[in-house]
Amino acid sequence: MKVLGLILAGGKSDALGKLVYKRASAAVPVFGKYRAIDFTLSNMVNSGIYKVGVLTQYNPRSLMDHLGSGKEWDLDRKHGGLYILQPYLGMTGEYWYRGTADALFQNTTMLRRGDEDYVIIGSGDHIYKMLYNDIYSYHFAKGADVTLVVKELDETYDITQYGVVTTEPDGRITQIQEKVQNPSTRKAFLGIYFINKHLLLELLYDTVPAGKYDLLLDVIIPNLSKLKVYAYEFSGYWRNVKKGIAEYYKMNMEVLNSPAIREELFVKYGKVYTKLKDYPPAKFTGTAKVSNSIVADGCIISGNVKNSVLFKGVVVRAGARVENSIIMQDSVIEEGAIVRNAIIDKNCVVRAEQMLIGDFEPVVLEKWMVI
Ligand SMILES: Nc1ncnc2c1ncn2[C@@H]1O[C@H](COP(=O)(O)OP(=O)(O)O[C@H]2O[C@H](CO)[C@@H](O)[C@H](O)[C@H]2O)[C@@H](O)[C@H]1O
Repeated sequence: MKVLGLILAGGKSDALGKLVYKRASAAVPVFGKYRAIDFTLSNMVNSGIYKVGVLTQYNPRSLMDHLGSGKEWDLDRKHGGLYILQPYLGMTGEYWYRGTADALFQNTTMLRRGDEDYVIIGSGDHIYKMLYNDIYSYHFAKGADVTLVVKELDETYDITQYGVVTTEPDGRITQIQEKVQNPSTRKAFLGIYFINKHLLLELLYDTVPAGKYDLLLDVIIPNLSKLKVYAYEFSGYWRNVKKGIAEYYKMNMEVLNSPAIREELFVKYGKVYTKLKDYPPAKFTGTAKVSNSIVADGCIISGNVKNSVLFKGVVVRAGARVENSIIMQDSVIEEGAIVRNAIIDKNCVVRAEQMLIGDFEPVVLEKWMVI
């Protein structure tokens, strides 16, 4: 069976504020060396899917730069490989993608031309590790038309931000409540669809030309009684970068503090591939004091660093203190500065003796800022 991978990576996320002024949410840097999309992309190739389309739209530059030819994921191939599917204007009828179903509809040529029978659709801004093969077995065992991946979300998630499903005992979905205030369950849809390609094409042709553009709201939900839509339950770690600064901060701290989550994300279900940069190894000078932190290549640490995630090339000078913070690539914390509960984007400078301290939510310093 051949499966085509499609990654939705074009949405805008107001909740991420300054972190997405100049990048797509799928390109947001995470855990010291990755971009969010590395996880879904790695899941695809680790599951044996070597033809992957990435549907980009909003702020695509850094995302495209990161993806390049796809070679880091072994997707620079003559047959299959990586396809960047950016919206474009043509002679007639092309638009900016008006929603997730429209994004797929505008790429039906790719869907029609390929020799794959099935499509797995994921999102570029989700952090999880999964081998998709188990979904296929479940799908065929149930005789499903569509399989949606779901997970029981605990109280650390704002459930009103997600679609939740009601199922029959055998897993068939009878109702989906999309982002409601008091949902009747906490079994959330994780944005992963598995569907026969020809059925998907049929559904898209029935829906998008009629002016309906969302894959879940306009394609799946109205067809719940007609189609056999089943819920495949995932119990592993899953977070969505797009849900905001607090969520982004939380997931970085969870990876920092939980050996079990690190084992699950980076070891148990295959590697996470990413674009490599040739920085020299990290260096800790004689005055450095570092505890419980991720420190990437190229960092030079002379100050105090505690409970923090430092991306490549970060410099922390003598006497500076960095605590409970995320500092992105090539930023510099000068002598005696204090950074606490903060997210500092790339190429920023916190000048000597300055303070940057977050309160209830981490304070965010946008790219190229000097304070
Ligand atoms: N025009 C466009 N072109 C290309 N890509 C686009 C796009 N618009 C959005 N995307 C991308 O598609 C994915 C899904 O976007 P949505 O806006 O539908 O997500 P949301 O998280 O709000 O809800 C959905 O995902 C959550 C899980 O995160 C479910 O719980 C919920 O039911 C479901 O609606 C994201 O990765 C986004 O970047």
